Amino acid sequence: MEVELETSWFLQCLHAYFCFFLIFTLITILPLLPLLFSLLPRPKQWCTCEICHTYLNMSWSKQFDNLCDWYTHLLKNSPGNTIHIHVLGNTITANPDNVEYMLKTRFENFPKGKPFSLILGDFLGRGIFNVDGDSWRFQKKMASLELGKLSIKSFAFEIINCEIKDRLIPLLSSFAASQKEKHRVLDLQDVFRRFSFDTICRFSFGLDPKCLERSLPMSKFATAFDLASKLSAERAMTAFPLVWKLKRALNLGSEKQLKKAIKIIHILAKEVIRQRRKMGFSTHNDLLSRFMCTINDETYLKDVVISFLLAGRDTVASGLTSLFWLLAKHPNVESEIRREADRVLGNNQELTSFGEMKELHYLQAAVYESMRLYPPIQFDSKFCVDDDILPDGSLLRRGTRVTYHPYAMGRIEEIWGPDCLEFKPERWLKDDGVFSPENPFKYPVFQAGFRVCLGKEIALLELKSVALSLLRRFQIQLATRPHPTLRFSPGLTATLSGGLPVLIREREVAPA
Ligand code: HEM
Repeated sequence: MEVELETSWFLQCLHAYFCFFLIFTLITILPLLPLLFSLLPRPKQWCTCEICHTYLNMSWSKQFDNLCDWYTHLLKNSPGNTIHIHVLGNTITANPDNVEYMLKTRFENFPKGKPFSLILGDFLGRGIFNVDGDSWRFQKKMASLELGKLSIKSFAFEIINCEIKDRLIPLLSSFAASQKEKHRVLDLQDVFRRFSFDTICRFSFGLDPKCLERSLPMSKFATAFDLASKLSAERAMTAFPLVWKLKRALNLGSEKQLKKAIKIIHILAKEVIRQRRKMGFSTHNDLLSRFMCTINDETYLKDVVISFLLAGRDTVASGLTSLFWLLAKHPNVESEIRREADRVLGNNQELTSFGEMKELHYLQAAVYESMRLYPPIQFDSKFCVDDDILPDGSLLRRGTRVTYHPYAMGRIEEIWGPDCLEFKPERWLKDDGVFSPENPFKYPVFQAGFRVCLGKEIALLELKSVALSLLRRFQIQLATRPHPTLRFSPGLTATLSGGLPVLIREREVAPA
């Protein structure tokens, strides 16, 4: 009893003390509020022009589904297809001459730069995506040496095939076999994200997270990865960078979440390396084992692991998701892909060789065309080191962020002609039906110039193999009435908000 009384007396004192403290703090702080407001971080350049005003109060969202659609509208209607968002200190361009100038002609004047590496530094460390200069040159040399080898391409082909045959097709078949209609609805985006996560982990580290196994939940690693990617992208979009820096210093809100997600990723990435070391790496084919023969620094290896996951996971899933959305809306293209496959591969449903895939020109054209309209990386930014002038006459002050915008570029008539908004794989084919690539600065979906994507061939192989295997076996229909355009959620890679719900049926006349 005595103890209870003492405790309640103590709690009352504590309560009184806190009330006093709160009132005292409020009384002291109130007169200082105007001063505190004046110290709040402001955008780099305080600007009231119509574009900046529309950006800051987000009124663009009344007319456009996505920020990238608003930018496209502005870029289409501006001279030289270049705009300036002053409050972000960002010049955005959809002009191929400007893109070539940034990515090739004056490459040294347009690195990723310190502001970018600060934004993504916690997540990506010193990985290839986040560095310039010697560190980038070293990683690029190593990665391109390995990724250029025929042996690694065959290894990738083997993994992709295996994942399709042993997991993807059985999963879709089991959905198709469900009797009730509602059981046949599947979120294809989620399936592709699991597929590409398994594939890139097996390819890069020789380890299998089995995300596509129906009974298993998405791995902790993948979930933390999604969150870190989303929150890091939000850092890049803010007009008030000081806010996230303060939140990070005080470990508050989204920055606290980001820190937690990154911690999980780092622990798991180090575990991947530890396991690889334990299993022995000198005789293995995966990318990490190849890197481990040359690099001994644990943190560096961890950054390599994370960068390759980012490179190969969401991009491929995003490319597949928009391809299947477009195909569902264009049955004529789908039929043409099947006809070509029957002609080139006959009745054989198995993907037999890397070489055979190269003969499927229409399929390649469909994949390119879908990423022209829906590039997995919708925009990409660099920083201008010294004052410069872009070929269209835009003046750049040192320190300006310069962004090229593949999403907008795919919608510009001057680049692709009056039918630019149509999904037409034929635009990529010569008269004899052979695929003909375009100038990469008109189509910087894989970037272009010195920092062009190193996994391009592997990514195309993955996209084509999945498309071919699924289209020949299944009929895939959108489960909801298609909205005329896609809606994206914020992130480093284009992701559909709401996923891609589809209905799956086995095709009636499956080839023997
Ligand atoms: C459809 C799929 C893909 C697309 C659209 C794509 C696109 C891109 C883009 C736009 C960049 C430049 C990014 C930047 O400036 O930081 C890039 C860089 C890179 N990509 Fe990909 N990528 C894809 C798949 C892959 C895959 C599967 C791999 C690995 C197996 C990969 C490896 C890389 C690497 C290592 C770089 C860094 C190149 C450098 O900085 O020198 N990518 N990719």
